[in-house]
Parts: sequence; C-alpha cells; structure tokens
Amino acid sequence: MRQIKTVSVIGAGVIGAGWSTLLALKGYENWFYTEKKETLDKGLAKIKGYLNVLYEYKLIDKEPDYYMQRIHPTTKLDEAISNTDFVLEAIVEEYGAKKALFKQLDEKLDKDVILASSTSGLLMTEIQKAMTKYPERGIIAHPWNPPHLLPLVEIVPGEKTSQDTIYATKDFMENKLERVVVVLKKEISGFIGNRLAFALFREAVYLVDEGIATVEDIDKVMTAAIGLRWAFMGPFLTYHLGGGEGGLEYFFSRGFGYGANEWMHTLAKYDKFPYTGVVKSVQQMKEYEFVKSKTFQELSRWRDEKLISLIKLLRGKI
Ligand SMILES: NC(=O)C1=CN([C@@H]2O[C@H](COP(=O)(O)OP(=O)(O)OC[C@H]3O[C@@H](n4cnc5c(N)ncnc54)[C@H](O)[C@@H]3O)[C@@H](O)[C@H]2O)C=CC1
Ligand SMILES: O=C(O)[C@@H](O)C(=O)[C@H](O)[C@@H](O)CO
Repeated sequence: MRQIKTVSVIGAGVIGAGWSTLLALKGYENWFYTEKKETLDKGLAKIKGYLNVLYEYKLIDKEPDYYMQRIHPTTKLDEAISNTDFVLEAIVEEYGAKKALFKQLDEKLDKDVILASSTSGLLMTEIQKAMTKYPERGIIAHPWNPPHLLPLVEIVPGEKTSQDTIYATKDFMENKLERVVVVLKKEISGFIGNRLAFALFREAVYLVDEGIATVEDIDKVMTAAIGLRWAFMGPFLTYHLGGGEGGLEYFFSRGFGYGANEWMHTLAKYDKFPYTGVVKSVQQMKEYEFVKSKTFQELSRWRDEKLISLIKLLRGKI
C-alpha cells in the first residue's frame, strides 16, 4: 500500500475546496487544481473563508495562513499530479468529463496511485470503462457538503475496483482524515445518503406541487422535529424507540409503521421532478423570509456556524 504524503484535488469548486481544506487541516500537502485561474481563485477564497470560520470558532489553533501553506494551487494538470500519492476528483457531475479525466490520469500515474471520485451518485463501473491501464485503482469517495465539517464519506467500489484499493481508501479516510466511513456492499446509483435524502426531497417537492405546504413550512417540519432527531439517531433507531418497549418489531406490527400502511401508497412516485413542482419550489424559495435577505456567502457562513456548534456538541471535533 502506497504511503500517502501528497494528495491532488482536481476541481476547485464547493467540494474541491472542502477536500483541500480538510487535507490541510489533517496535515497533508495537497495540489488544488482547476483549469481556469478565475475559478481557482474563487476556490481559494472558499478555502480561506472555511478556515477563517474554523479559527474564529476555535476549532483550529493556528491562523488560516499556517494551513494555506499546505495547499498548492495550480492551473496545470501535470503539475497537480507531479508527485501525487492519491487523487481526489471533484469536477462537474458529468460522466463525460469524469471519464475523460480518469482516462488521462490512469495513463499518467503509477498503478498504486488511487483515483477517487467525489461523485454524488454516478457509478465507478461506468467511469472504469475509460481506464485502460489500471481500472482496479478507481473508486468513489463521496463526501458530504461541506467536506471539512460533515464527517461522512461513502466509499463505493466499481466492478473492477481491487480489495487493496478499497482497504487503502478506507484506511486513509478513516484513520488519517478521521472521517466516518461507510463502504457500500453493492454498487448502486446515488449510494445511501443521497438516495435517502432524495426520497425525502421528492416527497417535499410533491407536497409543494400539491399545494399542501410551502417550502418554508416543509423546512420548519424538518428542522423543528425530524432533523433534530436525525442529528444523532438514524431512522432505524428513531423508530425502534418509536415502538416503545416493543421496539422496532412492535413499530412494524402494531405501531406507527403498521399504521403507515394505510397511507404509504399516497407518497410521491415520480422518477423525475415535475416541472410544476420545480417552478413552485423555486418561486417560493424567492419568498423564503430567512433566505431572501442573505447572500450565498452569508448563508454558507450561517450554515457552517450552526454545523460547527452541532459537531462540537455531538462529536467534539471536526
Ligand atoms: N455540491 C455538493 O453538495 C456535493 C457535490 N458532490 C460532487 O462533487 C463533485 C464536484 O461538485 P461541486 O464541487 O459541487 O461542483 P462545482 O461545480 O462547484 O465545482 C466543479 C469544479 O470542477 C471544475 N471542473 C469542471 N470540469 C473540469 C475538468 N474537466 N477538469 C478540471 N476541473 C474541472 C470547475 O471549474 C469547478 O472548479 C461532483 O461530482 C458532485 O456531484 C459531492 C458531495 C456534495
Ligand atoms: O448533500 C450532499 O452534501 C451530498 O451528498 C451531495 O452529493 C449533494 O447533495 C449533491 O447531490 C448535490 O450537489
């Protein structure tokens, strides 16, 4: 297993900036690459913003510039992979772009350099079709936004991914970057988190489309109840407790789960967001009281401040 000292982050957007920040925080030199200087500079500004908030909240004890020294920005791909031990791809969510990049990297890099995609739901098996030399080193390491704060990484092997690649990626994410890692037993689009998140989001858009509730009220339902529990309990533990002394078995046999059989057939079934639902949701987002007076940067900072407080309470560290 190759010792990882230097990492290449390919893609300087929301996720690339988060990965680069996390790597620097955990002591790793990392290349931070995208093609366009303007995008690269925006990515660096994101990183500096992330580090400033962490410093203000005393989650890091050194000033942001101390960590920035470990981040090496470049618009030259060959420079970004010149001495790399591990690649984290975080470019646009398109098979075409990812396959072209993985093909290029596979041709250039030693066979023990792992190529990990941040994709939100695409399949490594499909990406590996473009890797003609060492497809076994291709894998998915799906972070959650923002990666420097949310600890989960879903590792999803493709059909050709080797056990060594899985083991090395899990070891790096879990033991070196101190992430919470789930390795999927079978490859599936959307993985675990996004499938669960989008099952709920599909229903949320349906309820807006049907005029049952506004986007603001749906968010209230999530944040005033469901989301609070989910910050420290998943759905199974939640409903095991919901079953009282009888636990999950009672829940399904006589409890709420049994009762839900009366109306579960009314849940949204569509496999693409309905145009009318999207239009109504976007329009109502513009009327969302808390949001309409804030910029993306202000909302991102507000989100990170809340996440930091929660993470400190629930995990004690990032
Ligand atoms: N935004 C999110 O909440 C999350 C996104 N992801 C995944 O992470 C990946 C990146 O997502 P974001 O950072 O949100 O996207 P983004 O659009 O913010 O950033 C994409 C970056 O890749 C660069 N880029 C695009 N094509 C490129 C290429 N061919 N070569 C080099 N750089 C290229 C862009 O300039 C940009 O810097 C996607 O696969 C996405 O599905 C994963 C978890 C969460
Ligand atoms: O929600 C997240 O942070 C990630 O799991 C994602 O992949 C994003 O939601 C993605 O689906 C949208 O860019």
